Amino acid sequence: MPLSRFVKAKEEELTRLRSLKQLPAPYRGKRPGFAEAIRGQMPGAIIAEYKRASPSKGDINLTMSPEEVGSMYARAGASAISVLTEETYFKGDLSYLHIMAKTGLPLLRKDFITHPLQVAMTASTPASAILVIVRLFETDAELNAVLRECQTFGLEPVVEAFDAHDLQRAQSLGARIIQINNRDLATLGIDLNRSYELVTRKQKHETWISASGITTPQAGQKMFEAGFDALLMGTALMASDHPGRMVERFTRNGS
Ligand SMILES: O=C(O)c1ccccc1NCC(=O)[C@H](O)[C@H](O)COP(=O)(O)O
Repeated sequence: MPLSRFVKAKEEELTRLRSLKQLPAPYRGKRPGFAEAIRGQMPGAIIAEYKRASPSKGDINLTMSPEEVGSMYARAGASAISVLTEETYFKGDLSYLHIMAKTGLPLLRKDFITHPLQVAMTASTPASAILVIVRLFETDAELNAVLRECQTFGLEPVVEAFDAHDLQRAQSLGARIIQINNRDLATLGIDLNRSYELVTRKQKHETWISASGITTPQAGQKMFEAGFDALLMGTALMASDHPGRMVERFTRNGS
């Protein structure tokens, strides 16, 4: 499944955003600090994801509402919530950000962002952070335009890398929150070694997240020992009988 398929799925949304005379006004409420929340529980922070479906697993959990899962994650001690808003492949929705803001936890908007207009649209929601996948940008100028727009709106970019080249691009543009994705977005295969290999390049001032394919507290512990500050998990939580109890297995609430 080539990465371009995800970008194509966003074309309609971008066309709609381009046609708007005016974008919705920026959200006026407080955006809790995303990196700050991770630092408060570092190392050992858990970013719990609201993930209803995915290209690799199909439907994961369509029955539990964002309200229900959000309050479970908050009670279980998650540092932040990742919210998939992509509609075609993940059955997500932008409105979930508004619903999950009631938890008081910082929210990460997870989608395929390639244009500053999508950042401006995200700013109309209570999201604190936004996923920026380096590989979706052909040039550093385009990537930088999106990062600058994040700064304009006070959104924290979580810059995602898959290899040393992505990472070098992210670091040279001053990314402070770096996410290593263990899932190959083309083959959908998982390789946790990618995180272990790349974390050796972590700089002191950076906050690092290992995302995807983490299913056991033992695997999570190994990531923290390797130098990661936070883990981002979705499927293992949402596919379990009780996503909150599953988070507790990874947080201090479970010990
Ligand atoms: O989850 C997928 O199948 C997927 C496929 C292609 C592009 C992105 C994908 N997932 C987005 C994510 O970032 C994950 O939901 C997140 O890292 C959590 O992963 P997991 O714990 O393995 O559900």
